[in-house]
Amino acid sequence: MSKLKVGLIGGGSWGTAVASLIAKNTDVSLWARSKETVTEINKRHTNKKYLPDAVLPSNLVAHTDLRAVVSVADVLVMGVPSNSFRDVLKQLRPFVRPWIPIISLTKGLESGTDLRMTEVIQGELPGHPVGVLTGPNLAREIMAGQAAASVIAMVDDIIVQELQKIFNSGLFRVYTNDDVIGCELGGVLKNIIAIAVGMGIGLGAGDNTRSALITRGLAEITRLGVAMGGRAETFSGLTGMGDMLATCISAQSRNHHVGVELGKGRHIEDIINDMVMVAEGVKSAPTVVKLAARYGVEMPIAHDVHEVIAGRRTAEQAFYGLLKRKVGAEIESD
Ligand SMILES: NC(=O)C1=CN([C@@H]2O[C@H](COP(=O)(O)OP(=O)(O)OC[C@H]3O[C@@H](n4cnc5c(N)ncnc54)[C@H](O)[C@@H]3O)[C@@H](O)[C@H]2O)C=CC1
Ligand SMILES: O=C(CO)COP(=O)(O)O
Repeated sequence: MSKLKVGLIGGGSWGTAVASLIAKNTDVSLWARSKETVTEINKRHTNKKYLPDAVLPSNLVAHTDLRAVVSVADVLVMGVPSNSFRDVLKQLRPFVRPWIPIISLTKGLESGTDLRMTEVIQGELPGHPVGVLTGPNLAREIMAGQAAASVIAMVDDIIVQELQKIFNSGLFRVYTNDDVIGCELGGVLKNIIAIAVGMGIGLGAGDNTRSALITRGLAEITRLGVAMGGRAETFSGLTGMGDMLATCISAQSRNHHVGVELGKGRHIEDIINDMVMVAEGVKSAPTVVKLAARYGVEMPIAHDVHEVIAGRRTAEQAFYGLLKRKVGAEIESD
């Protein structure tokens, strides 16, 4: 059987890292809008802006021509941030072959519609099988050759097993899961908790505080995730607790970094202006707070992160406000 051809859309840190993983197993072409990035990947096998220390596989080929990548792809993998996701889908739609699976790497929600990225794909390209690759996967560590685990989530159990083979390799263990909603929301919602934990670090909080925030954070993202149709047990797995831990404890996490800087008293615009890469939690915080209200779910940590990002409270006020909240039972009964 001939090898599957994968088209990877997005030449940032995670798109490039995932393309490099796929290149171990099958043919992959990466589309990036920047000519400089494409030339650098093809000529020097690096992408220094996003992965400064990494050497990319020599069989990873990049293009600026979207049609060249999409029109031959048996599988499409979307690695652009949520705020350009639909726009890029619209651009590539005319070239997509019928019924090919489309996998999202993106950990954000669409502002305005509040949709998950797999829902955006289903809207723009109805009929294609959709899924997500998500888990505790900091791009730089994976490119440094560190072991990691991830999850490919799709409803169709035959397609998911075929796709598992294109992502899985020695040090990158890829499990399957059929809870697309739970897995996808875990990746989105943990970003906001990572901002909260970072805020605590920036304010000088200790490890007990960090642990409390992570654990209570998990409780609140699970509440929303279950209300939106995910399974509770998904949130204690790699795509929930696993990704929360990686993102909340790592200085490599961009969301954690935003939180630390907010905790030091800096303004959100200044922090974002100094960053080359995306921190999805900043954009999804208002959407998550809106969803929590719609589903009648209490999310005090997300609420306070949103207040700080919106400039209505300082990180210090929010942090100590959280501690002043009424304490209830740890585990709520229905
Ligand atoms: N970096 C990481 O460790 C991980 C990132 N993710 C998720 O992957 C998604 C992408 O993140 P990163 O690659 O890290 O972001 P990044 O900030 O490193 O790169 C984003 C890339 O998207 C491109 N882009 C932005 N708007 C575009 C547009 N309109 N058209 C074409 N290209 C566009 C940028 O040029 C850049 O190449 C995010 O949702 C993130 O949460 C998920 C797991 C790990
Ligand atoms: O999702 C990630 C790790 O799993 C990356 O997190 P950041 O976007 O915060 O860097």
